[in-house]
Amino acid sequence: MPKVLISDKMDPLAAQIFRNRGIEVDEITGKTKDELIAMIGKYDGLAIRSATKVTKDVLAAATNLKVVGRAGIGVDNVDIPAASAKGVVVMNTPFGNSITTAEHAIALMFALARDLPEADKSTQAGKWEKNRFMGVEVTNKTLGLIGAGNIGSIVADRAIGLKMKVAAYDPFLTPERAVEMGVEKVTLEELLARADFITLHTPLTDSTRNILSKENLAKTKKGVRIVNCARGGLIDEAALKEALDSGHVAGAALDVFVTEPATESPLFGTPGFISTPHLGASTNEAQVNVAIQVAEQMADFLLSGGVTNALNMPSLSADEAPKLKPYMALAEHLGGLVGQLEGDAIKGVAIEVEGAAAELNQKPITGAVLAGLMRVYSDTVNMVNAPFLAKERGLDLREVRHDREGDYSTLVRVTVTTPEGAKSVAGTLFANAEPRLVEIFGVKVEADLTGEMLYIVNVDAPGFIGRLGSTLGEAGVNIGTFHLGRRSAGGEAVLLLSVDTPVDDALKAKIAQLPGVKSAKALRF
Ligand SMILES: NC(=O)c1ccc[n+]([C@@H]2O[C@H](COP(=O)([O-])OP(=O)(O)OC[C@H]3O[C@@H](n4cnc5c(N)ncnc54)[C@H](O)[C@@H]3O)[C@@H](O)[C@H]2O)c1
Ligand SMILES: O=C(O)CC[C@@H](O)C(=O)O
Repeated sequence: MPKVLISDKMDPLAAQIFRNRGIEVDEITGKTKDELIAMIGKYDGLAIRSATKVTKDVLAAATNLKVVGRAGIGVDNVDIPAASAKGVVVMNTPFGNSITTAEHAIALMFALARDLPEADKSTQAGKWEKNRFMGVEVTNKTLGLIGAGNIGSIVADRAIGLKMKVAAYDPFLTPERAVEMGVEKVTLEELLARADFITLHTPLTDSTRNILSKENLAKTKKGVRIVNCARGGLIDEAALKEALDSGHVAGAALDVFVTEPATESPLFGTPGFISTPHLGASTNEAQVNVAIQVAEQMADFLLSGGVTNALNMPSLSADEAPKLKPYMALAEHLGGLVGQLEGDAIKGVAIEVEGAAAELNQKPITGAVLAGLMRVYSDTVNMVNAPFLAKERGLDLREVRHDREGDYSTLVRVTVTTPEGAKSVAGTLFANAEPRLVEIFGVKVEADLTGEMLYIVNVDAPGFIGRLGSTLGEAGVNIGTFHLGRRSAGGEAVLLLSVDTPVDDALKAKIAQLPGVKSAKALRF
């Protein structure tokens, strides 16, 4: 039974879903890094929010970990390259808290427009300072939206409902989508110059870090009000403090900070400054959504291999997973076969699907071929880390889908490029379920790739099979299955044998010396 650790505070529905689906679950929150390292080894899944930091060290200790599920959007607390290298899938729940966070941005915008926190404080202090607080309307004002993805587009929709004009800066926003959203697509310079309010909705990346830098803050309209409910680090906090002090920026509301928890900041106490402790996603509705989504996604993956919202591998729905499972086994075998036969000589891989295979999601098939191929180099390779390892080795990758049906109703072909030219192996499924090799380097052969095997290329001649059988028999190696193919009578033949015990180097050398043998190789599947 898989075991999951929930290491951050999460709606109880998450634990309930894991249990209902037959997954053992521990809810242990507030642990230090060392405590997490000490306990993580026994878990197959780790469900987190933003407090748990899934670092390289934590991953190194996570010997059984298969999936990290983030109940939320941002995954900057997860070392994704390290997780990928280790073959751990990282998933998030990209839509569960979007409305809630967009609403928080709008709430902060209104709070800034009418100075609500200060007005509240003053009123509750018995001051009744009616003349001190003079706000601004948002109607007809321009909202500059930096980042027009899930949350940005909801903020735009709400702002349009408030009769605001929305100007959006997002290099990935298409003109068509901008029209659909009812926003004006602008450059960052235009946005800075025109916006009365600016809200930020991008992830923190090299291109967005300090997007509101000192220089860019200086380009904003005097009296601008700024809201950041996305990530700390998008705004230069020191520069923002100066701009608030000088009055150039009339107000700023931060839900997120460069350092969190933000228990101290030069911004605290600055007139016009409002803050919340990373509350963007904190509503009952959002927390129920993300808890349900993360638990269902992780359970699907641990129980059936379904992959949803993974950041480091292609999606595979729980419906698709059973259909693709035998193909992935076939693909992994074909990858393993070429990997073991050609190894370092492989410079590129082409993966072709035809017939019924061409109607399926090809990405998992490709991932499985690469996993089989790269396993030659490491036992810990799986579909998550294989594409990264293949890229690291500089392998060229090509995926081809043929609509035609050939000799087989379904076929997967793997062709590797080597200094000796292109070499290809192909396989099909019998009864839609059983993987079979049907071609190896141009020779038709029908074989089940399983367990310990021996691959021999020899000159087709009478008496060879008897001699080979005796050699194996004398060494105490029992033959399980025997598959034969040849280019032509008397020409080159290939033999694929499954054997009950591994063939050691000495025996392999003996076989290689049998008359007519061109090469002999031990394989393992
Ligand atoms: N405060 C919170 O509690 C809270 C809650 C949820 C999400 N978030 C954060 O909000 C942010 C947005 O989330 P989302 O779901 O809308 O993400 P998203 O991926 O749907 O949208 C991000 C948008 O940013 C755009 N973008 C990327 N680089 C850009 C650049 N250099 N300049 C301008 N735009 C750029 C992308 O094209 C994309 O449209 C994320 O950082 C997320 O972690 C915070
Ligand atoms: O879990 C939270 O409270 C914050 C989530 C938010 O930052 C996110 O990126 O989804």
